Amino acid sequence: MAATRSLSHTVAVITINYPPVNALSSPVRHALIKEFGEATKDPSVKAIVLAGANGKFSAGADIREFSTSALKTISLEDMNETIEASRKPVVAAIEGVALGGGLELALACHYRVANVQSRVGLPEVLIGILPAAGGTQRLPRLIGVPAALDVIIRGRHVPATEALQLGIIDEVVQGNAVNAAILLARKVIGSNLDKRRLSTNYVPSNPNMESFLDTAVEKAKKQFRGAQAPIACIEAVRASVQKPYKHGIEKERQLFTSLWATGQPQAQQYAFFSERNVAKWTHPSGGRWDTVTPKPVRTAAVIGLGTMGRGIATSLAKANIPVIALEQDAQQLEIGKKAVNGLLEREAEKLLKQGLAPGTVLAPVHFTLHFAELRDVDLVIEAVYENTELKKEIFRKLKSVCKPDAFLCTNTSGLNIDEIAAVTNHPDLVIGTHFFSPANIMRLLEVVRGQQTSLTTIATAMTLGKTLGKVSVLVGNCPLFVGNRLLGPYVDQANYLLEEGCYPEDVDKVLEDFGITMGPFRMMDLAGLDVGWRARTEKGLTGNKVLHGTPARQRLGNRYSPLPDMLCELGRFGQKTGKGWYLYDKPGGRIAHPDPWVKDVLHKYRNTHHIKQRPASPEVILERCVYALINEGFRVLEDGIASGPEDIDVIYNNGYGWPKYRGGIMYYASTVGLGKVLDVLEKYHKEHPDVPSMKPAFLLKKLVAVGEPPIKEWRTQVGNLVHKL
Ligand SMILES: CCCCCCCC(=O)CC(=O)SCCNC(=O)CCNC(=O)[C@H](O)C(C)(C)COP(=O)(O)OP(=O)(O)OC[C@H]1O[C@@H](n2cnc3c(N)ncnc32)[C@H](O)[C@@H]1OP(=O)(O)O
Ligand SMILES: NC(=O)C1=CN([C@@H]2O[C@H](COP(=O)(O)OP(=O)(O)OC[C@H]3O[C@@H](n4cnc5c(N)ncnc54)[C@H](O)[C@@H]3O)[C@@H](O)[C@H]2O)C=CC1
Repeated sequence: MAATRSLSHTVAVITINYPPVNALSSPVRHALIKEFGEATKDPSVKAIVLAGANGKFSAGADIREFSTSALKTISLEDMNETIEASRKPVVAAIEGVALGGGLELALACHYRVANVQSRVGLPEVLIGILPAAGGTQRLPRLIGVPAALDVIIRGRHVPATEALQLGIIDEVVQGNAVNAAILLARKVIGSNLDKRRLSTNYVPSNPNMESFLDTAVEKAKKQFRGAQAPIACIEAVRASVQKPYKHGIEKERQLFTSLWATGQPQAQQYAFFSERNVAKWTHPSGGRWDTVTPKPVRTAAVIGLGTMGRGIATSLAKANIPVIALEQDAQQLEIGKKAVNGLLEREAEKLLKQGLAPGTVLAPVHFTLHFAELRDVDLVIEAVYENTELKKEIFRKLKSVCKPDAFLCTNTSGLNIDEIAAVTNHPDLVIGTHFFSPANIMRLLEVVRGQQTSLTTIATAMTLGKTLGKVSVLVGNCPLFVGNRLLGPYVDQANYLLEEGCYPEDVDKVLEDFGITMGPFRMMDLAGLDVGWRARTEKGLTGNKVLHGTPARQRLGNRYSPLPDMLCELGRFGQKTGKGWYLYDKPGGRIAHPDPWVKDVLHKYRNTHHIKQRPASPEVILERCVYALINEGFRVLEDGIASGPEDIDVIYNNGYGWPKYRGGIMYYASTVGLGKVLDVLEKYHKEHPDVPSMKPAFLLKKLVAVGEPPIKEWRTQVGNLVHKL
């Protein structure tokens, strides 16, 4: 049964039972209405408690139903109205989560009791829709417009203690919320429920309300560039002000329908399920997430407490895993220690605000200079400078001090995992764990399997990622792995566009208007231009190793842009030096100003190389940069480095600021049409045969040839096609 009913003296307890998250699917709605109807009719029942089985109230509407006709059966809001109208008091007993439709259901109840560990929220905006079961109408009636907007637009999960302060929850308990709800239900039997029926209240206005909402719209347009759902949320809340509930509900429904027509909800829901799918990893050998048992990670070590190591150590401590943090000398250790302790203090403050004791949640970090102290840890994450020789030296030391079954991870952003693993006795226990900066905040983790990495090691690293609250994607070992590898052809196109007549701000604007958080030039300035320059110097693409007589704009017969090297030779490394593709107020400054110097250099460069200035249209800028990404994405699939388009999309959405409302780069390709992507790439490649990255990928051509199947079928198609390669 999707919902069950039991009796506790005069209180009926109706429990939603629909694993894994008690989503309010059609069977649940039917069962709830049935049980609720019987409880209201039963004269021995004086009050009702609504609860969720297995410690979860409900994660909301069943998202998988949105594109089916099941949604059209009993609507969530109709169900909520029936519950709210009950003459017997109804108390929601919230444990775990009450999200989206789950919270909307709880708001239709007359009282809400929550366990201290639970979270409530209206996260619909994160899947491209708005809370359309009365959430945009009941919440402002309960806590006022500003607080309701803050919860709805950010889609955040509000901890129970904060929800109590906001007035969303009536009572927070340390123990069992169902028992507490039964107690409260008994107390309120026979009380007047008029004021507890939120839909009958009015949202008061004030003279500033309209301008407050207008400002919220303007802010949301800037903050969520291109995303429609946040704007729709504000408009729905606007419809709650000084208007009868029915008016607001009508508007809520209309806005839902218009949003659905934009295609953004479908893209965001694809992104949502892709994040869950990537956890279900498979290995070319046939190993799978559900057949391999991970080993527990009870203690861990982090080597190197620079930009990445300090975030990784904090992440581990936050997940209650005790950490030993090692640095190369006393000075670096002190700097690292200060940084980690600072980050942990901030975490402790957050926990205290949530009414939780930091000591019970945050594990200790022990700082050391001695490798010998790593002898008992279950897992080590190395995060020293990006240098293969240095990393090998560290792994040799680990081989001699760590216990033989310790997992050894490297945070390299693109070096060869196999080469590092080869210096150990157990290459099967070596794996790449590529965190993103700042590692305690960014959700993405690329888990990089080497040739010899064992399935247990993969399972352990993937599970560790989940424990750390990351979305982990298993990828193969190739230079730069997936995310950074895709950046190459994208950045090349951006550079070529400058050679041909664009300026950094033109290119960035087009990509930022498209929704990418940061255009390629602002991104490079932030990351530091010297990083790529050093890598190109090592590869002999620039600097002394370049053979005499090599044309400035060619390497190994292919097109090459020396523009970024020219900037680096002048010490323009980006934000850190106050100058790069843009000008900043000071070294470390963040506000990018277009730089007349760069314009001048570009003019001279074009003259020197006799390049005819042809500024590209926004459409061409977008196509060249984004299709370069897509094409490389197909190559990554072809090479078996990522196992499906979802994997690439999850990486780009979570690590590279791709707008989630466009689903991901591969999803975007499917919406543009693979045929169109192929045509554009073919045309470009014909004009520029010296840019091999734009030569259409074999898989792209094959998918077009087999009739452009929908993206959910690509994984199988890719498998079949790769076998035939
Ligand atoms: C006129 C039009 C009327 C339209 C009415 C619209 C009314 C609305 O207002 C619409 C809504 O409620 S939309 C849903 C809002 N709720 C959410 O966005 C919560 C989504 N879930 C989560 O955040 C996490 O799963 C959660 C925090 C809950 C749990 O996280 P975990 O990390 O523990 O577990 P996951 O791996 O994320 O999830 C476990 C399995 O559950 C599936 N799932 C989660 N939420 C779902 C949901 N709401 N619907 C359907 N399936 C859902 C999830 O996919 C996963 O299953 P598998 O993929 O099979 O592993
Ligand atoms: N900075 C970033 O955004 C990202 C960096 N990475 C990778 O993470 C690794 C670390 O990068 P960052 O943290 O940026 O470097 P960083 O330069 O900020 O920090 C490196 C730290 O390693 C320490 N170290 C060097 N040799 C050591 C040794 N022998 N023993 C112990 N500690 C030693 C240094 O003292 C320094 O504190 C690199 O492999 C990098 O490619 C990966 C993802 C993103």
